[in-house]
Amino acid sequence: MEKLTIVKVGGKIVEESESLQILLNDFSHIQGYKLLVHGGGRSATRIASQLGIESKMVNGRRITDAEMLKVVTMVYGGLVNKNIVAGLQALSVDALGMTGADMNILRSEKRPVKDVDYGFVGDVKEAGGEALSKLIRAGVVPVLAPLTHDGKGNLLNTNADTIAGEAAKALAQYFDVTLMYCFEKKGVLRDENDDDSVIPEIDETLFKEYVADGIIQGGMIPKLENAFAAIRAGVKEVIITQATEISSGIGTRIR
Ligand SMILES: Nc1ncnc2c1ncn2[C@@H]1O[C@H](COP(=O)(O)OP(=O)(O)O)[C@@H](O)[C@H]1O
Ligand SMILES: CC(=O)N[C@@H](CCC(=O)OP(=O)(O)O)C(=O)O
Repeated sequence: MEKLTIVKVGGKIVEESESLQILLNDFSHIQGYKLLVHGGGRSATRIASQLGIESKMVNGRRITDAEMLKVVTMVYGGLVNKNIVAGLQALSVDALGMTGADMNILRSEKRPVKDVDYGFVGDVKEAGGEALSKLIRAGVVPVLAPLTHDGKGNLLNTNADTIAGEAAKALAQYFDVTLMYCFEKKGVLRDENDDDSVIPEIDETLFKEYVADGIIQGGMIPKLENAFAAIRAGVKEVIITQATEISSGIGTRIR
């Protein structure tokens, strides 16, 4: 099978134009088929606050009421997505910005209310691997925003790490997929404040130990859960790395 590289870029990197430009430039140099997934949680928090709307996160997920859904739709589907598309087009990458509603790529269900009411947050139920694979083979580079739809006309907010994991799983039938989660640190660290403490390889047993010890916490937990789910579903390789290292492949590998 042919190789497909999926890069997910989040928070701090997309918020700062300089780091985003470096990432887009490195991404443009990836050979072969590729797809980019972006987050933008920090941009949504900033713009919501400018509009007088407070952000609330629980277990790494945004509580998304009707007003916040409008903000994330504008920020992820508009501002962040289209800036990335324009940046990639300037680098001669034929990018196409999409939400999960476009071509029915990612259909989700509103997360049921249990202990927490997350509001308009969607859990992915179906991913359109075939439609995406056709676009990719036609030479298009999809740029996915962290928005899904429920098939009944409603957009839902979905964590970008999950979008990347679900897209990777759906595309694993069609390509040898490498999934790279890029962020501001060099990988999964033994000590969050020491960039030289990168854990080169991690499996689920080690992951559970590190979570129990408090070494892995916060946003890194859902990121790794998505990474293990992707490997179990046939994704060839998952790497967690610094945004500046996508060409070197240095970082933490998932086993
Ligand atoms: N062991 C760890 N190694 C690296 N980062 C960790 C670790 N444990 C927790 N983190 C935190 O996880 C964050 C990454 O998750 P998140 O903010 O969701 O990513 P993103 O930047 O992709 O949106 C890092 O900024 C860091 O603060
Ligand atoms: C439901 C949920 O939490 N959605 C995320 C989507 C954006 C995201 O994941 O952005 P990063 O990758 O930059 O963190 C949010 O609104 O923050």
